Amino acid sequence: MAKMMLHRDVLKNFGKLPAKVQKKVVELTQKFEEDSTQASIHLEPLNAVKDSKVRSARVGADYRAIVIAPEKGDTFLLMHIDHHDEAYEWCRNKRFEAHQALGTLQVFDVEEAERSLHSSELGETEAASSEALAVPEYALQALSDEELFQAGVPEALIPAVRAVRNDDDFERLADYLPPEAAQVLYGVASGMPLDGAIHEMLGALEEIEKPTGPGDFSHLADITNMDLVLVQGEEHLREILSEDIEEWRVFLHPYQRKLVEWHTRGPMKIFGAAGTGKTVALMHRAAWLAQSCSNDEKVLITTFTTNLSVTIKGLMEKLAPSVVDRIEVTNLHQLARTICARAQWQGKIAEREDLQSIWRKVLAMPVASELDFSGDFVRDEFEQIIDPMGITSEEEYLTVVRTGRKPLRRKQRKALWKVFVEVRRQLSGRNLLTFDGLIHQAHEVLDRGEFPRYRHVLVDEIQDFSLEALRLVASISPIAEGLDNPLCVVGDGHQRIYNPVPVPLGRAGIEVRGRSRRLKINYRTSEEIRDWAHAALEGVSVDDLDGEQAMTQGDRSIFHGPEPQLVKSGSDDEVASAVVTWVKGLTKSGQLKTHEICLTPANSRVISALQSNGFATVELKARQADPGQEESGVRFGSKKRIKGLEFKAVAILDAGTCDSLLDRFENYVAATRARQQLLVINRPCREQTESEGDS
Ligand SMILES: Nc1ncnc2c1ncn2[C@@H]1O[C@H](COP(=O)(O)OP(=O)(O)OP(=O)(O)O)[C@@H](O)[C@H]1O
Repeated sequence: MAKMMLHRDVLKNFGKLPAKVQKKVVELTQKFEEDSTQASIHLEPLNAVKDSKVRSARVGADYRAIVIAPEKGDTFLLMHIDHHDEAYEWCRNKRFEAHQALGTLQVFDVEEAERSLHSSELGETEAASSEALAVPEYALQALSDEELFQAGVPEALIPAVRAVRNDDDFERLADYLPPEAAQVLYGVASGMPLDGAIHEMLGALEEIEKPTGPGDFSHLADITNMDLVLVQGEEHLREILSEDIEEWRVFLHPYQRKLVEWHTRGPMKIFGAAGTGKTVALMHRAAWLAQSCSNDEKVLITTFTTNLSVTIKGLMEKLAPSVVDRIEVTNLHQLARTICARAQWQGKIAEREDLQSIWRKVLAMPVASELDFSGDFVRDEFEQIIDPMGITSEEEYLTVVRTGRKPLRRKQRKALWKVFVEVRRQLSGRNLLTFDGLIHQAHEVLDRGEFPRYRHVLVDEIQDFSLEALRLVASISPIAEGLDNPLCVVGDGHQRIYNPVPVPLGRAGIEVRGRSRRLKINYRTSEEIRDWAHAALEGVSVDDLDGEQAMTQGDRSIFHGPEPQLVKSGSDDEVASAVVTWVKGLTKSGQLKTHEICLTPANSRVISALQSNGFATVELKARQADPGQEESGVRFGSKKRIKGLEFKAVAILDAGTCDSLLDRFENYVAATRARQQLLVINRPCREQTESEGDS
């Protein structure tokens, strides 16, 4: 029986077609399921096209669907729908080929690709200077034709890649190469060996059934294609064509798919810079694992921030409605509360005021006041070392590794320990726990076997988990029982904004060696914004969550956009006026809706300026998902609050040259929430401290 696969662009543009045409497209697709011979009869071959496999089908008086018929196999591909003339123009010079090394379908236009290298923008003078700049041994030139083919370059495009002499040439050509070939070549151009680049960018290809020729589509449906989805019945067709389907639910990159269905004997780690599809991979993996759970087994997804857990919960209901009752989604602190409540804990979490009063009291006691340390140092020592590491005895404190803190002698640690004992005594006297104390207590409950383990645990934002929190997620997963796929941790060291001290996973007994993979393709952010965010952390050593340095080699965004706008501004009034002008520009003639724009951090002067210019504003609240298009208005919130969200445009209102390390990490997070437009307002240090803080 014939099959029909739909291209990503057909899905993306389906909602814009007239209803009559939509109906015809659905009928056409259904015909393939019901009676393929009949259906293929109605496909007309086209003259004057480069690829003889191209067919057209009538889907309304003036609309045509472009379908590619296989030379071998029975999989037809619905690639494009448009007005008659535009549809024919779209396919005239394109080729549609199954790549014999990768197995994936590739769409390309040889002439267009070759033209990109001789683009008119490159005048004679520039051409001459580019000649002069040509790197003598440019990495791609070292590859043979066969190697280029193995990298995923279609045979017809090998001469174009051969002509690439430097990074600029490659940048121009890359947009015209099939995306998987471009990704592998980016890897090679950034210094990876070819095998490594194929493996790193696409995953292992050994299991793939290779096509016998470019027209052999018999295995396309078995391979994860980046841009094709197989229609599986009427209900599936209706679902994928529905308006609110997000691309990530249908199309996984082959490398993401590999991670989703990776069968592991121990914990695994997925890491990668912002926007590389880590959360998407985690959600698909949770659905995949839940499918094989029995009725009494549960999957746990947990995150550091509440907002992300709320967002994931909503998305899981859409992604995996049939198994969602086997998946629990909660944030770390709620998880710890639930565990402690099960063990009859009836205390309270200490509020900021409680902690202030306790510290004031303890620091005034001789045990602290006679020490040669500032109050801030003592409190930081407690909050960054003692509490998050779950240290409960003097002995432990005397031997603990205190990364990033001023060295202390044994005698000093002994004296400080007495202060920490007093702080804990004060807390328990008031029946209070700190958040880290709560996590420690939950960990103890688990160790005593008073709370059941989950069958599979998946954790997002792992970079912000303290040592004790890592131990908690390790204990609540079935690592100790030796069950398969016990724990999947996901995170990014560039986004560590809560827990300043990196804790290698291994310290909490989470051994991921050999089960750790990095995602590199950025789906969210334009290359220009990705570059700016990356530069914001230049010179900062970022870890890979397990004690090694994180690499960003081979990282790329899948699309380009405008350069970030950088503005220097002195006063709050200047900032307000710059933001109002920017928002006006973005929303002019409906280009962007106000809910697609976010400002961070909140700044009351800016908010009232927007309001007095007729723009509604919406504060992003804790524990609530962004209402999206249901509520119009420019969003605002702290950089911490917008973590895990995304917008078409983001303005950072308080960047500066004297930013602390934490500020720089926060700016990275804020900038990478933007898909297309980024405004960065640089302010002198003094102004920043004077301006209003976050809400
Ligand atoms: N396979 C895919 N196809 C299309 N879009 C994708 C795909 N994977 C991810 N995306 C999109 O890319 C964006 C970023 O994805 P995701 O949130 O999973 O990245 P992340 O690595 O977790 O980001 P961050 O660390 O910044 O939170 C989202 O808009 C998501 O829908």
